[in-house]
Amino acid sequence: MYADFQNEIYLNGLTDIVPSLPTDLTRLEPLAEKKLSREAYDYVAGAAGTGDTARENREAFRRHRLVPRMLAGHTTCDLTTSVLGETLPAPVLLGPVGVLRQLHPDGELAVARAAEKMGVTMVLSTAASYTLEEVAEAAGPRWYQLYWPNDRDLAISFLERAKAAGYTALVVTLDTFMLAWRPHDLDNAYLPFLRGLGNQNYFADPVFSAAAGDNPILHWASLFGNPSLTWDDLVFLREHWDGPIALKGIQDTEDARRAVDAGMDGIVVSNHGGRQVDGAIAALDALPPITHAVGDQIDVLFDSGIRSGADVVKALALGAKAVLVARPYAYGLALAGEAGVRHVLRCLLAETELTLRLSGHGDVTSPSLEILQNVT
Ligand SMILES: Cc1cc2nc3c(=O)[nH]c(=O)nc-3n(C[C@H](O)[C@H](O)[C@H](O)COP(=O)(O)O)c2cc1C
Ligand SMILES: O=C(O)C(=O)c1ccccc1
Repeated sequence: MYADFQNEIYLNGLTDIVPSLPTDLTRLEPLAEKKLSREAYDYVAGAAGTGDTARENREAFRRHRLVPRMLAGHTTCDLTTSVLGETLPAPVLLGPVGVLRQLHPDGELAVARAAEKMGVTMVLSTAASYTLEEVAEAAGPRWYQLYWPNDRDLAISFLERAKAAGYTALVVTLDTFMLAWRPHDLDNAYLPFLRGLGNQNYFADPVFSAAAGDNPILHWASLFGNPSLTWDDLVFLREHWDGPIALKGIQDTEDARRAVDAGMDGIVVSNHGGRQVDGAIAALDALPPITHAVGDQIDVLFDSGIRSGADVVKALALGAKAVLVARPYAYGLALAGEAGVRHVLRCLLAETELTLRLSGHGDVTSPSLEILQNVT
């Protein structure tokens, strides 16, 4: 899927790179800030509380250092990996981000088209601003992220629709059964959430519509979260979803063990990009003890703070099988639509490959990839 990076750059030019966009992905955010409305920008860039955990997510990447190895003799680098029973061409996925139509009129459709062209899996949010059926028409590889509503029939309907539309795996987000204290959104009166754009999958649902009455947004707000859920409820998901299931938002080793005991196929070690519990542990710091405890029993994925190929390699070195990226591609979408999302993926994948090769690795599972220093 990905031409070897050197061939790509010398023989073809670097395809998918948008010349007007920076190739250092941390520089997308200030550009997006200039382009987007205040509330749309704040919605994406914002975090819970004082932003302490969001900052700490990035600091943790600075503390962990790669130790490059020399004379390893690899002439190629194989990025292929296997996650939740699927072969992925590279250990990177597009993580779930709700309400993308706030950032670009094509929203999730543009992301799905970029995913299809790059062969990268998109994880579609329950809070998407296009329906899951519309997004499926772009025909890219796709998983479905579930915000588990507090209505069983609606949950079943979501799962059946996702299955019918070709979503192959389920990512169940556990850390957002209500929205945290988010000063950015509070100060903007929650406009991004209240415009109804993130409710398309609810509005399009026959179970939802039958009960919505004349204030569907209020009905949505009453159904969105499900704070009463416990580990025992995972049986329900197994009954209604026959594909692989990953739990997103795991930060504790004991919770990771419970996911294994519950027969889950994967977990996503994540603190939701610092958007939920301000003061929570940096996601990268949560990763090593979890992969140590359960990495051989369940697929461990990671997100929260990935901004470069070097970050991808660090997460892999700490035991993740693949990573999800969120804000960088949201900014790429805001700045250049589908082409902006492809740009972000190309930068991430090319730098991941270069970092691996220059560190002496020929593939993503090489044992020496574990060499890493924690600088405190
Ligand atoms: C604007 C925005 C919307 C998000 N919406 C969702 C969502 O609908 N479902 C979900 O599981 N996670 C959602 N997330 C969390 C991301 O999937 C991811 O866990 C988080 O942003 C960390 O990755 P990052 O540091 O690459 O942004 C959202 C994140 C952002 C920034
Ligand atoms: O903003 C978020 O982090 C998020 O997960 C979400 C939840 C509901 C609707 C849109 C986004």
